Amino acid sequence: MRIGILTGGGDCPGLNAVIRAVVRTADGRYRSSVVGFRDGWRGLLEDRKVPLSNDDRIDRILTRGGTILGTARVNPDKLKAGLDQIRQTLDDNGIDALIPIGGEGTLTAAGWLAESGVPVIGVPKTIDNDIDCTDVTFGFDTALSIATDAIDRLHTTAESHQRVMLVEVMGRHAGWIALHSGLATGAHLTLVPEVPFDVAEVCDMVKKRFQRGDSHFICVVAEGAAPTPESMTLREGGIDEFGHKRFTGVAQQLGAEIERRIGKEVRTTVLGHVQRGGTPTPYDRVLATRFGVHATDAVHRGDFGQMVALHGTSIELVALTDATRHLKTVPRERYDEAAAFFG
Ligand SMILES: Nc1ncnc2c1ncn2[C@@H]1O[C@H](COP(=O)(O)OP(=O)(O)OP(=O)(O)O)[C@@H](O)[C@H]1O
Ligand SMILES: O=P(O)(O)OC[C@H]1O[C@](O)(CO)[C@@H](O)[C@@H]1O
Ligand SMILES: [Mg+2]
Repeated sequence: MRIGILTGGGDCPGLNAVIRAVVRTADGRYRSSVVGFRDGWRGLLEDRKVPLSNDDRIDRILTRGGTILGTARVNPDKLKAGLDQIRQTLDDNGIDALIPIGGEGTLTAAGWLAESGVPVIGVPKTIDNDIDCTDVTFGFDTALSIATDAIDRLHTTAESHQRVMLVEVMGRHAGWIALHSGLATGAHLTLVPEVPFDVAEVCDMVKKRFQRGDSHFICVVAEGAAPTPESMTLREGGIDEFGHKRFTGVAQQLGAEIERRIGKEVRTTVLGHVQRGGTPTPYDRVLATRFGVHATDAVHRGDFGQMVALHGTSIELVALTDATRHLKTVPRERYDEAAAFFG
């Protein structure tokens, strides 16, 4: 068998571990070969690929962040218009099955290829942890560790200066990184995209904390968090060429508003892409490796149109259509758990 593999959407620690696991399992268990398409769906549209051999080089990518295949975003309409080209590339390269590794966009495209008859098994990735039907995605644990370390450090400097510190973490539609890093570091407030915040309430919380004699205030803000429309207006950033909302820096704008309203000194840190770079944690290496092994097994069983997923401690398959119907956002009760520690 000849398997095609690609990585789509934002990169994520653990992508290389999946690629390695697919190559090793395909060769070692089934004597199958693997071809990597470069830069996500673009590689399939432009027939740019690289053969991946089960050798020492592939073995060493286990611990490396990023993706050796490169990744890219392609406007979904252009992708849809390129379906015939994608089929042609798969035919020209004798590809029997495709393993796309990506987030909700890549997996939606994978589901849509599967419906049109292309044999596909998806692998979910994202630091945001917002893919439904899997307990967790690899990349999340690494991003959470990086955010936790950064916020721990902000606590000590905030305390020394009696400051309000806002720290913006990634989380476009889902506040998992914010929720967990806030809980792990004992943040005094966490703002997530799922629950609009009221600026007056935030200011009140900050004021009360300092009135009580506490030394500092740490607030974790997901990049996709937004105020209630009546409490504050965020700058508009529009939509980029791939259909994604452009963020304008919610933490920085909230910080300015807190300073203006209550005169407290505020500092803002935006962690940005640091959260996505570098070596995956052991947890993410293991999960990514298991996903790669199970995706390769599924391909050889002919279980197509599905995605590997973690359920408890087992790796199982779920239909791509089910996994991409909704994003896995933070449920209100999970946010309320964290709220017990606010203020
Ligand atoms: N609704 C869709 N239908 C078909 N293809 C899509 C759709 N949404 C996204 N895609 C394709 O999948 C690619 C990757 O999607 P996207 O940029 O959202 O990254 P992702 O895989 O969701 O990862 P991330 O977590 O970084 O968002 C897009 O550039 C586009 O080519
Ligand atoms: O790398 P880019 O295109 O700036 O994408 C950033 C987005 O990708 C993610 O890291 C993963 O979806 C989001 O948290 C973030 O908004
Ligand atoms: Mg996406």
